[in-house]
Amino acid sequence: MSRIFRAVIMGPPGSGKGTISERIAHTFGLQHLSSGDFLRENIAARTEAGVLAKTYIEKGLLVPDHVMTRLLLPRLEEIARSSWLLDGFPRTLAQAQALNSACDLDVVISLNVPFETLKERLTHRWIHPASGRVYNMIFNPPHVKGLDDITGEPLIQHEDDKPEALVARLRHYKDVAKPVIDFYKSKGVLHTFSDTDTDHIWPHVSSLLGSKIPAPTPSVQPSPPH
Ligand SMILES: Nc1nc2c(ncn2[C@@H]2O[C@H](COP(=O)(O)OP(=O)(O)O)[C@@H](O)[C@H]2O)c(=O)[nH]1
Ligand SMILES: Nc1ncnc2c1ncn2[C@@H]1O[C@H](COP(=O)(O)OP(=O)(O)O)[C@@H](O)[C@H]1O
Repeated sequence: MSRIFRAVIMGPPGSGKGTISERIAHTFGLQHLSSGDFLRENIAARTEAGVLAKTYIEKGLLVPDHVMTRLLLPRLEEIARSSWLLDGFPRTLAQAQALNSACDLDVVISLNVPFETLKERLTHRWIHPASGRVYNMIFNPPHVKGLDDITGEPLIQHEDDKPEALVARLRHYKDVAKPVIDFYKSKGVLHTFSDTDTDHIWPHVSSLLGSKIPAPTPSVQPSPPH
């Protein structure tokens, strides 16, 4: 049996974590767990954690650490036998320390994208809530304006991508991310990628992971990114 591979992808809101994670999941067959998607599922299902999380997300604030770790760590236990990629967690030093007590990471990918680029991208981001598919009205628009390509259902904009919540979110991210980045740097697992374009970052991420991830078993055929 091949070795389990564990990776985290970090970066400010809009830095392309979701987009790159999807490519990684397709290319390398890792399970992709997005904290934002997981929170939205909990909000939709009106779980106790979901109801609580909603009040913070709407204000552009981070969900408290104890809520996040209590949600995410059991989920990681459930998928402990697969290789995975965590997207959006950990976001604070306390979360990174909690994760560190649960498992060792092979790679941490940090996306470094300029502030103006982030603002521009997020105000054009629309999603299909049922599947979590992400569109950008400029970078990757849907075939039909306002509708999901696969289901034809309407796309929506996240409350937290609207301008009021956005600036607070970006500012907050910077403050809390620095100690997390330093933590992973000191552990020797941090790889930082700086650019304004996901398509420029992706080949470097792909080649890094290609050099570290054991070849997939024949039953898991990688498909090309889209
Ligand atoms: N213009 C442009 N938009 C991008 C690029 N990469 C991703 N996006 C879009 O920017 C938005 C944020 O990307 P996403 O992957 O959701 O970022 P996350 O918040 O870090 O998970 C989405 O609408 C993406 O489709 C890029 O290189 N250029
Ligand atoms: N690890 C986390 N810790 C605290 N809050 C989180 C975490 N992950 C997600 N959130 C909350 O959920 C919101 C949406 O997360 P996400 O979909 O990852 O969007 P983005 O990357 O655009 O911020 C965040 O703005 C934050 O309020």
